[in-house]
Amino acid sequence: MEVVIVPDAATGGEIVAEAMAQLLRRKPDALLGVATGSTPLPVYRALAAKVGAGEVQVDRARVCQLDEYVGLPAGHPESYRSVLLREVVEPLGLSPDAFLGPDGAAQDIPAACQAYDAALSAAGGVDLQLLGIGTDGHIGFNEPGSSLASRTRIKTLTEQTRVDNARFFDGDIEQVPHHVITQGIGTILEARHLVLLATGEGKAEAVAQTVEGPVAAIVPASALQLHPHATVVVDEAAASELKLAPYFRATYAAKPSWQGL
Ligand SMILES: N[C@@H]1[C@@H](O)[C@H](O)[C@@H](COP(=O)(O)O)O[C@@H]1O
Repeated sequence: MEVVIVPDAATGGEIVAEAMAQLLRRKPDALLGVATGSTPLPVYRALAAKVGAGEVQVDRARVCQLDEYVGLPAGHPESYRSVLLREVVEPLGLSPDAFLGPDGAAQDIPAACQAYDAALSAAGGVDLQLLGIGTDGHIGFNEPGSSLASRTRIKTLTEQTRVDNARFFDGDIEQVPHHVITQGIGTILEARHLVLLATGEGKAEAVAQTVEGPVAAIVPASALQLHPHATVVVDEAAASELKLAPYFRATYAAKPSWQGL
């Protein structure tokens, strides 16, 4: 696992967007796994700027969803599909056909989950999966206690996650669905490169447990320790509880210039 400590969220966004751009220059039809929440927004802005400046082409790029609320009507502005169409697909000028996601409004949710795992495999697998992290250490919507071998499935949100996400629903927790579909931790670990981005002091404890704690279902993001190519990009505030921070800084400062993330 590589830990990159950056001065601020904008720098983190730039570094991750550049990693995506490098991937797309090498593999123009790469499948990018994108995440929701506030943290990844600087990445999407930086990538759109690179596209606008002609630094990378995305006409063959494909994007896929990490998780989705269950039960929101199709087209609800806070469904993750709507959010990602608005924040990623449209700004990059991609066709909605280049976008893969699970159907959170399906009648048969287990079938929709299975179909999504099958669609990801049929698409050749995820090349780079961007992840945020919940304050309780969740990735996607894999709440604490999730099996580290889990596949895409329905989960029930914790009260804390519903409180955290109420800001997207007029601050009203009653509007936040209880159920979600999320790529399982086993599904996420199949992506070729995992990039977890965390900013702000509120994520410091979860980041420390992810990077320096034991691999345990109680901290779902700690499963990244099992992945051969996982990168954790954190700002100073999110890095503030890392004991190995001096080592991570020295390692990144000495990184050969030819080596991307
Ligand atoms: N399902 C999403 C996660 O994928 C995201 O990482 C988390 C953190 O969001 P934020 O980046 O806004 O803190 O929010 C939600 O729970």
